[in-house]
Amino acid sequence: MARKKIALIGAGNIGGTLAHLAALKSLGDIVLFDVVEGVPQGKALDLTQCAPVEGFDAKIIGTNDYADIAGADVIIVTAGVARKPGMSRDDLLGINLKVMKSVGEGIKANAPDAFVICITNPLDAMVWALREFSGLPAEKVVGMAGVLDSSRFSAFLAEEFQVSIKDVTSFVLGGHGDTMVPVIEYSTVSGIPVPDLIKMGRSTQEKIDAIIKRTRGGGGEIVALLKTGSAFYAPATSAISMAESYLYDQKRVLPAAVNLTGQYGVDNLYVGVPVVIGAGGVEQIVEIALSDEAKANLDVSVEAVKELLVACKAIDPSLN
Ligand SMILES: NC(=O)c1ccc[n+]([C@@H]2O[C@H](COP(=O)([O-])OP(=O)(O)OC[C@H]3O[C@@H](n4cnc5c(N)ncnc54)[C@H](O)[C@@H]3O)[C@@H](O)[C@H]2O)c1
Ligand SMILES: O=C(O)C[C@H](O)C(=O)O
Repeated sequence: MARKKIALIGAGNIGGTLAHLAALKSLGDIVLFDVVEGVPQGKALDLTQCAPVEGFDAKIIGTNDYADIAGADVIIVTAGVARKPGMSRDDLLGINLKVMKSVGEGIKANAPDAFVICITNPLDAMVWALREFSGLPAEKVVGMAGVLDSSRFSAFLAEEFQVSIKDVTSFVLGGHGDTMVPVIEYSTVSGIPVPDLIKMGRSTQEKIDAIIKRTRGGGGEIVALLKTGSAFYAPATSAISMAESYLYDQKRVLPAAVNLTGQYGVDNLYVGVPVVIGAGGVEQIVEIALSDEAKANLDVSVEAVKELLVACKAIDPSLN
C-alpha cells in the first residue's frame, strides 16, 4: 500500500514540530510548504537526516510550490502569524485572513480531497474562512483548539488531584479565546466528575475556578514566557492526534472546531464541540447536555466568534 501523504502549510514552529512528529510516527510522506524560500527546504533536509537514526522511511520535502501538495490525504495549516506579548489572538485576524485566502485557493486547486486541520489563529474565524475559500465539504475541514485546551485543563487537573494524567479526561468547548468553556461536569478522574471530587474534599471550588482561569489563559501564559511567539509542542501533538483519528479511522471523540448546523442552537458557525473523527472526516457532532451555567458560557463564546466573522466579512466582502 502506498504511503499516505501529509502536507503541512506553514513551516514555522508548529509546522516543523508537526513534520518531526509525523515522521517519527510514520504517518506518511511529508510535504512542508511555506512562502519563505529556503525554510521548508532546510527543515525538510534536517528532518530527512533524522531518518537513519530513527529508522523511518517517510520522504520529506520542502517547497514553495502548491503543486507539490497534490494528492495529500491530510493537510495541517499553520500558515500565518503568531501573537506576541500584549496581543490577543483576535489582533491576528486581518493579516491571517489574507493568508487563509491564499491557502484555501492552493488547497482547492491541488488537494480538494484532503482532510484539512486548521490551526492558524484566531482559530474559529480562520477555519471558517479557510472552508469558505477552499470550498471543501465542511466535514473535511476542522479546527484544532479543543484538544489543546482540554489537554491543558487535564494537565492542571492531574497536578491538582495528584493523579496520573492517564486517568484524567476533560472537555473544553466553545471558541478558542478567553471565553472558552472548560466543562467540569464532563471532566473526570477515572470517571469521577470534578464536582463530585470537590464534594469528596479532594479539591475546592476556588482551586478549580483558578484552574479554569489558568486554562482559559493557557496560551497567553506561554506567549508571555516565550516573548517571541506562542506554544508549539502541545499544539502540534494535538493536531497529530486528530490526523491519526482520520488516517486510521479511529473514530475518536475529540473536541474540535466544526461547522455547526443547528447543534447547540448554533447555525453556520465554526465552534469547538465534541465530534467523532474517522475516515469520513467529522462523522458525528456530539451534543452533550450542558448545565445552565455551561450553556450560558457557551452562548457568550459563540457571540465572540460571531463578532469575528463580521470582522472577516468587512475585510473581505467575498465572504458575504
Ligand atoms: N489553534 C491553536 O490552538 C493554536 C495553537 C498555537 C498556535 N496557533 C496559531 O498557529 C499559527 C502558527 O503558529 P507558529 O508558532 O507555527 O508560527 P510561526 O511564525 O513559527 O510559523 C508560521 C509560518 O507561516 C508561514 N507563512 C506566513 N504566511 C504564509 C502563507 N501565505 N503561506 C504559507 N505560509 C505562510 C511563515 O513564513 C511561518 O514560517 C499562528 O497563527 C498561531 O497563533 C494556534
Ligand atoms: O495563545 C496563542 O496565541 C497560541 C495558541 O492559541 C495557544 O493557545 O497556545
